[in-house]
Amino acid sequence: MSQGAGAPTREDALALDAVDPLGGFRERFTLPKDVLYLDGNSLGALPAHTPERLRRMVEEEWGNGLIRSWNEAGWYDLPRGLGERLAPLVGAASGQVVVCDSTSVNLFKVLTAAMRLRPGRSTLISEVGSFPTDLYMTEGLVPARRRLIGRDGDSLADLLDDDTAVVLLSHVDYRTGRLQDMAAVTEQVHAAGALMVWDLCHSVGALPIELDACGADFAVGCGYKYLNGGPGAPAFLYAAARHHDAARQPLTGWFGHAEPFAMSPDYAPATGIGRFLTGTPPLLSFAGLDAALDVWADVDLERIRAKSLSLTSFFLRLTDALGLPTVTPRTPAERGSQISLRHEGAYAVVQALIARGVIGDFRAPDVMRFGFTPLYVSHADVFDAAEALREVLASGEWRDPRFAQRGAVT
Ligand SMILES: Cc1ncc(COP(=O)(O)O)c(C=O)c1O
Ligand SMILES: Nc1c(O)cccc1C(=O)C[C@H](N)C(=O)O
Repeated sequence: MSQGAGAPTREDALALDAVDPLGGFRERFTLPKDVLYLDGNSLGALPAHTPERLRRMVEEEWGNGLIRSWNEAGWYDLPRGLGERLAPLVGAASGQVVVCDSTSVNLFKVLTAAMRLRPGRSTLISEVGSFPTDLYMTEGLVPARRRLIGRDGDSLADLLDDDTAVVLLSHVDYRTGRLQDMAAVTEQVHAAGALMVWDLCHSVGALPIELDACGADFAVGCGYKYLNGGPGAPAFLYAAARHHDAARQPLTGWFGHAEPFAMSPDYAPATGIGRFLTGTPPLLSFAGLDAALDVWADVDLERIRAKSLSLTSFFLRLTDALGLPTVTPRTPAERGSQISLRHEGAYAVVQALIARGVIGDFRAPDVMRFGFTPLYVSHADVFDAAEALREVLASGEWRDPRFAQRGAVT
């Protein structure tokens, strides 16, 4: 034991892993032997059977099937079909989720649709600490009518009024890892007569989500983090069924048309969730998400949450001895599946860890972020990562000038 008196030992970690009901999922992923991967909240790991699914789409469906595969291999149905497979992960009944485009593009579609559903109101509320694309998209959409929690007021309650049309919040904050109470916030927003849009990028696949039960109006999320759909995997979009008939999204491409192959000069939206589609899906990346969802079909989300909290609590117990300020809420019910710690040399410390094969990430200005993906991270990994962090700090190796060099992607 090296983390300090009272801190858990590696034997404690192994004992927890020995009774981990999700332990068997690790072998369904291909991970490099010399890496401890704590960045699945930015890019998920490769499911072992994904290469074969990609090969099949490329060689058989595309190579042999050619244009016939739109029908014969089910390509045309993939946006709705993958939406149906993803729906249980976000607590959505059938017909309310589609897979398409990127999170940024889907945000634009659902935010515009939601604003149009509240014609007498003009304000959109979001949060100043949101992931930048959420800030940039809302700025682009309502430059003069946006209010930000943390800049224009201290809390949601301070900003909500009878001009609020829409509220956009992240379910789990990308930098701090704070988890919002989805049911309570959605109720608060509805009580003010506004609509609620959730960004689920950092919660989908990390914990159970109940969009229907919470009465959410719209949601978006990405496929490449905890879902493990692969780099640039398509995103998803949720629209509650009660809004489908009236919802008008702005990117009215032919894939959202009621009859795309009628080739009509006039746009008529498809019934149901299909009206949120825009153009031809990038099918090769759909194959990656399709394969990843095979794994999720076998997962109990309550177990994911229990293991996630066990991993993050274990990491906190180990890193408490380092005396670094913890950005992530210490109350388990208030955090997602990451722990963020603050350090003046956060960037260099993360680089020094990466040089040792412990991959976490840095978020400006001074946050080290460690993501714990219950499907393939063990308590022993957590122990080893915390030990590496302790050594990097104690030895001062992070001060080596080669760790100060910033890359384009951090
Ligand atoms: C909260 C949040 N929203 C959106 C995105 C990304 O959007 P896009 O996939 O369009 O780049 C991310 C991560 O990149 C994110 O963390
Ligand atoms: N989407 C990313 C990318 O294209 C390059 C590097 C990182 C990302 C990310 O997803 C960042 C991530 N959303 C975050 O929470 O920081």
